[in-house]
Amino acid sequence: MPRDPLIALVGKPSAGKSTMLNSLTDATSKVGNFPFTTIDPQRAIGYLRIPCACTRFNKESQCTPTYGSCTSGQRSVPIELLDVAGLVPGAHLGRGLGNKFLDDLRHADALIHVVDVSGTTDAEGKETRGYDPSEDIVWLRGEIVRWVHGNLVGRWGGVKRRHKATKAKVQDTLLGQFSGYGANMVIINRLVDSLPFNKTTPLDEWSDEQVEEMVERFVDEKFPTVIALNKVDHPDSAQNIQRISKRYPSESLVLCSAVAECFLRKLKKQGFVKYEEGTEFVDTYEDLVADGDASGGGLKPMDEKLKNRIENLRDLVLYRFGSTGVSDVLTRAATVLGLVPIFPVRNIHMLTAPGTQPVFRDCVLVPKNTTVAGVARRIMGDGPIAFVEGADGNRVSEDEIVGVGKHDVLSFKMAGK
Ligand SMILES: Nc1nc2c(ncn2[C@@H]2O[C@H](COP(=O)(O)OP(=O)(O)OP(=O)(O)O)[C@@H](O)[C@H]2O)c(=O)[nH]1
Repeated sequence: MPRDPLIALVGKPSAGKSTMLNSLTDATSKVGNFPFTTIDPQRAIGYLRIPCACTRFNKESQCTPTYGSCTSGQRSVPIELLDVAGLVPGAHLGRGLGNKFLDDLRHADALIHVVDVSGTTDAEGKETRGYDPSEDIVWLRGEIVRWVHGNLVGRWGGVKRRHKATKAKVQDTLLGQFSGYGANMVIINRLVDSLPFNKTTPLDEWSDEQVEEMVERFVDEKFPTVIALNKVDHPDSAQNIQRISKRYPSESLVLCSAVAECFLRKLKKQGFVKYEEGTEFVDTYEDLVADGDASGGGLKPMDEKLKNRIENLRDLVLYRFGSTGVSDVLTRAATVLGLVPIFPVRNIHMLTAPGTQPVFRDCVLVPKNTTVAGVARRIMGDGPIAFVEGADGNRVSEDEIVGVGKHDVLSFKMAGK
């Protein structure tokens, strides 16, 4: 049965992975400023913000998610996150428990590389000034490539002989080698299609360089990566952001301040601010009183120190970047994965009937190019389906590909029920 998507947070020690995880979830992963605070990989549930199907049916007031939440058509859908402890250069050789950390990555579908863009920690996570964080982007990908390559080269002689003797297809041979990383035929087909030498050179004659190139392309296919430039609140960050933006495509970069998001969430919980996650809007008691609400919206007044911290945070992060960027990190990861939210419903006709019954209890995230049959398997396993209805009440073919706004509200009728 297809499993739920898993997004891993990777990066060197002290880049801010645990802080990011805390700000994406309500988990209390231990946060520290010394290397290897995170010893065991930690799974947690984050919340991906998506536009909910309820707005299309004017059902915002009846939308009742079993998991996550929906506010005015903005739905937070649970998604599994994995905090992979600090990777350091040489990890593929076992440095800093590197092999163990890399092994944790096997099941990740996408990576969020948390980069300390302030340049105040070196490649090992030790405090410094003026470090060039773009180096981290290069070496971390290199570690993953060398880890996969190292696992493959020792076996490559045998793989080639078997491939030739059994007249196997390239796709089947590569799937055999990469299924341990959770690769499926879709990924392998994309990989093989992207290899410029595949059409001209049989696999058993690939040169060492070609095998290396194949591994690089596999890593890019299997681990699409979002680069989260963290600590944008730090004064040294601006010059580094500029430098990195020139070298990397803007789609892969997200600017963020995990510490700012954690701080705002804490103040919100303590009743000091009204804060809408993913936005620049933070209201304090004083703001609301100044706006004419004598009760200050029921918020607690702040002392001078706290007021100054909020002002700084507005100047350095919220007004400059539009938000803390943390929820954009997850949205971008879902985009590189091409995740499609699907809303399975029991009774399609309830959506059009007037009433007060709860709707859209469930939402599942499936990869792009999933068929209606694939969604059914994901939700109900291999049981036989009698037919599937779409939002308009008409039957939908099991071969149809689902997409946002297209066959994303479905009702499955099982055979014999
Ligand atoms: N200025 C600033 N500091 C941050 C930010 N995010 C994290 N930090 C600080 O960076 C330090 C390291 O943060 P962690 O979240 O523990 O880092 P980590 O990557 O999980 O580290 P390991 O567990 O060693 O792998 C802590 O002192 C955090 O407070 C940020 O957005 N801005």
